[in-house]
Amino acid sequence: MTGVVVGAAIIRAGRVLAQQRSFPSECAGRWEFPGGRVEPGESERAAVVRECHEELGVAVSPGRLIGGDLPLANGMVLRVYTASLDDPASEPAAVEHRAVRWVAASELDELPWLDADLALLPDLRALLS
Ligand SMILES: Nc1nc2c([nH]c(=O)n2[C@H]2C[C@H](O)[C@@H](COP(=O)(O)OP(=O)(O)OP(=O)(O)O)O2)c(=O)[nH]1
Repeated sequence: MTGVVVGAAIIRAGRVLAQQRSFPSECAGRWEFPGGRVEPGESERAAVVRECHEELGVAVSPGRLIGGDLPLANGMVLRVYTASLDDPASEPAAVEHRAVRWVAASELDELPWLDADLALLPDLRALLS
């Protein structure tokens, strides 16, 4: 499978938003960044905005790419962008996921992330500190 999956590292007040997957069974309970596949003809940043609206019900503005290209087991590439809430008072909701959580730098290592996301943690820790 080829293509790009984008993720959004939404940062607010020194914490990043993580969400807990509820499916498929081998991913259930693991944590990831909101996001999904980039659709044909869609820019990566537009996909970040669309996925955050669909999955969390919030409007975000994407920032810069962190961590580079992360290979996924299915042959796709994961690219994670920083993002900020357009309205800092809006609260992301777990529309499709089991839970969402704001994570501080010191808590990053506590979560069972999806494998590909582990490579992002050093960059994220630096961003949040
Ligand atoms: N969204 C997201 N997907 C990730 C992350 N890390 C990681 O390995 N993935 C993988 C899991 C999936 O194989 C793939 C994207 O899955 P998805 O379920 O979020 O994407 P999607 O909504 O567009 O998928 P689909 O329903 O169209 O099949 O990327 C991450 O941090 N965020």
